[in-house]
Amino acid sequence: MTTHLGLPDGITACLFDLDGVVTRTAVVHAAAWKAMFDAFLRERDGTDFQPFTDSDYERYVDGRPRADGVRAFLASRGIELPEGTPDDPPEAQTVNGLGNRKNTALLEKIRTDGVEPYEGTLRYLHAVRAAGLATAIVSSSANTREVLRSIDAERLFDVRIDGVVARERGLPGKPRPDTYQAAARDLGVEPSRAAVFEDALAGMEAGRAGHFGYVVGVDRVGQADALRAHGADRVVKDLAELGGDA
Ligand SMILES: O=P(O)(O)OC[C@H]1O[C@@H](O)[C@H](O)[C@@H](O)[C@@H]1O
Repeated sequence: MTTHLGLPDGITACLFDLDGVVTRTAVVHAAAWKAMFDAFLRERDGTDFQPFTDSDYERYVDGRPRADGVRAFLASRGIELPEGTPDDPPEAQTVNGLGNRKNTALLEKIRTDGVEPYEGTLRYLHAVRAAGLATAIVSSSANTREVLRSIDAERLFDVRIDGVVARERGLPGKPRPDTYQAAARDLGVEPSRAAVFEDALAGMEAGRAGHFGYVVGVDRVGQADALRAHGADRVVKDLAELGGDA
């Protein structure tokens, strides 16, 4: 039943990451993080500061909950800041303040420029649902609902586990598998019968750690080898490659 979707037999649910898999928002997040961290580092270290790189984004920030990303990157540079609280204002020199500073810039960009979906993913989602498989969106982003609503795609997912739900339920974020496991549980399927679709290395690790039936790495930025090394069973550039056009 699922071979025309490029999935092994026995898969009954598909769990999709959002940014970079469903929508072209991974680049918007990456740019907002870079602008925020570069301004922070310049102010701290002067004009010969060491900028935030693509590799910093992939290793420390991509796919992780907002504050985890701030913490991991600062630790990589040996910088310690007080934690603060999630409602810290964007000016606060705290982990949460820096995260909220980046979020203000991100939302401004999203509201001005809008959000673009990946058409290949939308077609694939429709095919998956037509084949009777269950679907979930599993994102670290607390902006998931707003992003999905802006492309009218909320209804394509039976279950949503995002940054807001994870916080409410006290679930640790990717690379830990808990958010994906919660989505499978809510859908009533064993992880071995669920496929994970992810573009971030942290998400690959979550898929591997959760023993999911199939892990698809979506390579939007030329990191196919790294996706494989972090747990992808198959790497595609776009979900259209998996089929589902029937
Ligand atoms: O800050 P938000 O919208 O809650 O998102 C948290 C993280 O969500 C992930 O989906 C993105 O890959 C990260 O870049 C982002 O930092």
